[in-house]
Amino acid sequence: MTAGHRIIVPLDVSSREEAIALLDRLPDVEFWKVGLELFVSTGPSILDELKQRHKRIFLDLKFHDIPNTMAGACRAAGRYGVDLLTVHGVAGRTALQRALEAAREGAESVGLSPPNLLAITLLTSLNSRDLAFDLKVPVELPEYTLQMALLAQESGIQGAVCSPQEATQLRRVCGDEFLLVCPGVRPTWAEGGDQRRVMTPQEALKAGASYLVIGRPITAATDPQGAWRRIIDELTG
Ligand SMILES: O=c1ccn([C@@H]2O[C@H](COP(=O)(O)O)[C@@H](O)[C@H]2O)c(=O)[nH]1
Repeated sequence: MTAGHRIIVPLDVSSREEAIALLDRLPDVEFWKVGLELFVSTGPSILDELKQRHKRIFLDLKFHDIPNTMAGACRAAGRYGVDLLTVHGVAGRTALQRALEAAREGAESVGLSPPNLLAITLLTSLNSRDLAFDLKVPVELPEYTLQMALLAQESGIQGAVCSPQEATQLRRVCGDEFLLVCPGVRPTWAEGGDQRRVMTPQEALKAGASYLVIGRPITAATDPQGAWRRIIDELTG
């Protein structure tokens, strides 16, 4: 897989027009992420637009609810024919198992391949201090994210969303087949923003990430195509 195929760019905008403008400005991006902002703003029609353009789709809706509700949402999302779909690991074992089963049923009901499910381990906007003092989780952050990834893996989930800072450990313990999708990726020349556990694209791939999610350094740049090219050049050069 080339470097470009391993970068997922989020369409974090609030209208179809803005999303289309980004798709037009970044013709080389082949894997796009649709998250809460765009999906809640425009609904699922944007997924059809991406499919018409033969793009791969990461539907990042981060479901977190009781098992019955998670299953219902994943069954519906399974019918969209997306490649990746997120749920929160903290929803627990039963909810993860039901989510997986339901996503498969949904996809099969319309003759499509099921999405690979990814469990969020701990949002990359949180650091050790947030985990200990605000969330009151009495476990060190690397141990917590590892346990979340293992819970997901034991439940049959195909991968995890984690910070690249945890990728080395998760790759070692969860093995080569387990997908590690890493937001919290920042080139040296980009601002961190609200991300707290970050690494550069080069470091993240070296640490074992399967895919990098890189948003604002590209999409908020004055020249998004130039920023994309710069990242690819830095990864390949
Ligand atoms: O832990 C997580 C889970 C998801 N995200 C999403 O990734 C992108 C990151 O965008 P940047 O502009 O590169 O910060 C965004 O859509 C988040 O919703 C995450 O950042 N961390």
